[in-house]
Order: sequence, then C-alpha cells, then structure tokens
Amino acid sequence: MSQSPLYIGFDLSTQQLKGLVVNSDLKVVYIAKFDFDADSTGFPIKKGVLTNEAEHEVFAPVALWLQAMDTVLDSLRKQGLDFSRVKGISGAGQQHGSVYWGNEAENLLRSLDASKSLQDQLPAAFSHPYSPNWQDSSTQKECDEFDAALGGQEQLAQATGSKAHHRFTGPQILRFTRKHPEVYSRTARISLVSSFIASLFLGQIAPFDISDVCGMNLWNIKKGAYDEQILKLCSGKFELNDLKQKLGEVPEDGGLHLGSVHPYYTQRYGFSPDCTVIPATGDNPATILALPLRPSDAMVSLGTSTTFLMSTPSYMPDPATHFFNHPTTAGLYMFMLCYKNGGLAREYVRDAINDSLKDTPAQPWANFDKIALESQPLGQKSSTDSMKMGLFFPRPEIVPNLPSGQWRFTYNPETGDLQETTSGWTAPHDEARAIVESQFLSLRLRSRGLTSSPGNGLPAQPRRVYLVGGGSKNEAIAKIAGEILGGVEGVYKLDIGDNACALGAAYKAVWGMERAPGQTFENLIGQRWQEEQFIEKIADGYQKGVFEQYGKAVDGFEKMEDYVVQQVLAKGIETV
Ligand SMILES: Nc1ncnc2c1ncn2[C@@H]1O[C@H](COP(=O)(O)OP(=O)(O)O)[C@@H](O)[C@H]1O
Ligand SMILES: O=C(CO)[C@@H](O)[C@H](O)COP(=O)(O)O
Repeated sequence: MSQSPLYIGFDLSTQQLKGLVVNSDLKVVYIAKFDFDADSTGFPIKKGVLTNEAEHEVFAPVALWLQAMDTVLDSLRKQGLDFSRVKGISGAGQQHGSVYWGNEAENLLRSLDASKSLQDQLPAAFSHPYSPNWQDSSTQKECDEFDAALGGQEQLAQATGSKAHHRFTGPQILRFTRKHPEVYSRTARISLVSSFIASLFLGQIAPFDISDVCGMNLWNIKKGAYDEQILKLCSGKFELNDLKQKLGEVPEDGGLHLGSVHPYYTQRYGFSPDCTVIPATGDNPATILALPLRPSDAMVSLGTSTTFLMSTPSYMPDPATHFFNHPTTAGLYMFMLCYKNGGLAREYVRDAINDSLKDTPAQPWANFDKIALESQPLGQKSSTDSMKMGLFFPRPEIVPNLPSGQWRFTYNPETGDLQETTSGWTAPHDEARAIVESQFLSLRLRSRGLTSSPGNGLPAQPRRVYLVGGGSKNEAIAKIAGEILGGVEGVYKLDIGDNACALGAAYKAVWGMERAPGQTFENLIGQRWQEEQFIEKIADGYQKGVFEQYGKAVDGFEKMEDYVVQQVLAKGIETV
C-alpha cells in the first residue's frame, strides 16, 4: 500500500467535532464524527451548549471538547487510519468562542502523558471551565462601549471589519473582566476555539489565526495589528500589557509551520514525529477553503444559521456586514453575513404546511418544495401586480438587529408603495416561497456592492453560487437562490455537503505542507481540483427578466426592513 501523505482537518462546531482525512489529491479517505448531545457523557448540554437565560448567556464546557477529541482520534484509529502517514493537521473552530487557560496550562500541555486521555489530564489547565458561545447575547453594555470607542459603529467597522457584536470575543472578554475579575487575574492565556485545537496538538499555546482574529473586534485589519485604543477598553480595570500577553502574537502566514505534534500523539496514536501543526482557523473562513473560490463566486451555507461568504480584494466594511482577513491569501478578504434565522425558520413553515395538509411525507420537505415551486415569484400574477414579501424570524435576528417576530407586506414596484398587511396572503402556503425569497433577497441586498458584471452587458452578479450545509440538498431552494442571486454559470452544491469546513481545514493543511515557495492556496488547490467529482450543478443561475424583477423587489425589501427596524426602535423593544 502506498505511503503517500495524509492530512487531517478538525471541525469543532457548536454541536459536533469532526475529523476528516484527505490525501494529496484532495480526496476524502476517512471521516470521524462526535455529536455532543448524542455521544458525550457527563455534560448536561442541549444542542452542544448550556444556557443562563436570565443573563442571555450561552456557553460550552471545554472538557466536553477534550472528550470529543479523544473519541474522534480513537474512532479514526479504529477505522484503520495509519497515523504515521499524517503529515499535517489543521482545524476549523466555531468563531468567537474563547478558552481561558490558567497558570498551569503550558506545563500541563508540555507534559501530556500518553497513557492517559486528554480529558483525564487537561481540565486543570483551564482557569474557567466554559467557553462563551457565538449564540451568547449577554454583552449589550460592552458592545455599546466598543461601538463608542472610536466614535461610532462605522468607525469600529472600518478598523476591525465589524461593528460590535454580542458574540465577538472582545466584548465577551471585557464582560469577563467584570463578571469574573479573580478568574481573569488567574488567566495566563486566552485562546479562540481555533487556536485551542492547534494548542492541543502542539502541546503549547498556539497563536491566533490571521483570519479568525478578525472575529474579536480587537484586530485593526488595515494596520495588521491589535488596535491599541480598543485593547485598552477591552482590558477593563486591568493592565493593557497584561491583556496583550494573554492574547499573544498573530503570525500573518496562514500556512505557517507552528511546530511538530507533541510526543503524546506519536506515542499514543503512532503519528510521525515530523507531523506538523498548521494554524487552525474559524469555521466560516475554513468553509471558503473547501474549493478554489474565485473573488466573483458566492458561497451560501444553509445550516442551522445561514452564512453568506465571498472572497474579495475589496475591503468595504459596513456596520451591517463582516470583513475578515482571508485565511490563506494576503491581499484578499472574506466578506460574511451571518443570520440566526436559517434552517430553523424554514422548518417552522415546512411543519405548518405539513400540519395544514395533515400530511407528513417520508421526505418532510416534499410539500414545502412543491408549493414553493408552484407559487409565482413574489406572489405576483403579473409584473405590475403588488409583490408579497415578509420577514420570518422565530429567533431574534442579527441582520438586521430585530427581535423575534413575523411581518408581512405588499410592495408595489411601480409606485414604491409599501403596505404592512396580511390581506392577500394565504398562510402558511404563501410562506413557503416567501421565506426562501426573504432570506435570499436579504443576501442580494447586502452583497450587491461586491459583485460586478460578468460582461456581455449582463447585470452585476456572482459567477457561481455554491451551496453547502444541510439545506444544500434542497433543489427547490437552489432554484429560487439562482433566480434571486443570479450566477452566470449556475448554482452548485459541494459533493461533501455538510463537511465543507472540515474539508477546508484539511486543504489548509495540504497547502501549508505541500506549497511551493510563494504558491497561493487558490493555485495549489486549483491545480488538483477535480470539478466533475467534487461539485454538482443543481440549478440555473441568472435568468433574464426574473433576475431584474427580483432587483425591483430588493428595493422594496430594503424599504420594508427599514420600516420594521424604525417601528421596533420607536416601541423600544429589546432585540436580544
Ligand atoms: N432536504 C432539506 N431541505 C431543506 N433543508 C434541509 C434539508 N435537509 C436538512 N436541512 C436543514 O439543514 C439544517 C442543518 O444543516 P447543517 O449544515 O447540518 O447544520 P449546522 O449548522 O448545525 O452544522 C437543518 O436546519 C435542516 O432544516
Ligand atoms: O458566529 C458565527 C459567525 O460569525 C457562526 O457562524 C459560528 O461560527 C457558528 O458555528 P457553527 O457551530 O454553527 O458551525
């Protein structure tokens, strides 16, 4: 059997840890998965997390992730993985979460004993047993201070790529200094979930990744350094220099060789002593590494939440969006939109339709899909008819910042007249198409400044739209996505579907280890990429007439959102 090299990408998400192994040809050869709710023992978690509703806190026990890592490595061994062939390791961590290491951490990591599990040895390394999760919304006060620090949300977004967000690590750390001052004093280092993964394999605290550091509201993207003024705010009543030491340096090269795996892994699993750890990044930055994404392509991850990702040379921050450094390629940025209401919101409509029909088919989406495809775009019988549109948020939303609720409107594209009304709507049937349209109109509204015309007089739009995540299996959704977002070459899904970010992490390891001097990630992966095996076209993209009609709807959609936001502000409703 060939001894060709293998690479592992770990994906430490909210609800599971995956380990995915690829070869140098980018083919997946092993996958192991640990589902936190189903497979863990000893943690009273739900959907991977614990909550303190009174304070809007959401957090995860770090020891759970150690148990998960022990089990995933054991599972790969049981599947027959020859660890001695693994030349590189990287990872993808849920973004923004932080891990608090105590004074004994470096010592415990350095002296890992191969006869024991990670869970047996490392819980004492943490000064705090929990990691705040991205769903946490306990930091409104701190966010207000972050937004004010440089003069306003616009200025913070200019500097750090995002306005202040509850889940971002900077506001979370500031709240931590206030809620747990003694624990903060006893904290030697702070990791992100991504650098936590790398630290476990290195046997010492790994630095932050150049892309994932942008999810903290602390990194000045243009300066390529921490923003001193914001760092000062974040350190609270503690010393600025002390916070700098806790955070550590941030190397620029996403393919840097951080070091070899700790002997723990060579002795316990048979890793080769020269197996190298490459910086792990955030789950969203890793997702764009699952294929050689071009700056004109868009990726939509249809998971529990919806994220929209583009790689772009333009840095155009805005309080409504996110910009990060690209995880591998200096000079490129990652543009991101992140919605809390994605799959769950669609499931509510799906279930309401099945209930109203008293029919729950074996494929639970069958009725939803059929109705969505039979419905006219925007509920219009003719192009001058009023358009039906709405917002469907069973959970508080980030984009735009609104409480949970449902709002339905009609919009006349000829007169610009917008009416909040349920008249003319047949619920829940009309909602199947309307909820998908609502989600994709929001993506088109917020990404239109980043697309350009593909030539031949065609309007600005992506070259391709790639769908990943659980919802990418749904061809009705893909069809509507193509009608709204366009995409001159069409809408595609990745063969690897739900495993895109673990795959991107594994490809990062391949690139880090096998790149020629100066060779970019896109170039290396592009050369080895086997289009017909790795992706599948599932819907048409740009369709003349339909795309333009949805363009008119985007104007109405923007007006509708503004109206709802103003109404909520006027009523003073809390949005968390
Ligand atoms: N055939 C389908 N059509 C539409 N949505 C689907 C389909 N299958 C799964 N989903 C959605 O996929 C979501 C889970 O996606 P996944 O990427 O696994 O989630 P996560 O973000 O938790 O990793 C669920 O919310 C579910 O509604
Ligand atoms: O907060 C964000 C992005 O800003 C989320 O996208 C998290 O990164 C979610 O990770 P999952 O565990 O859902 O994959």
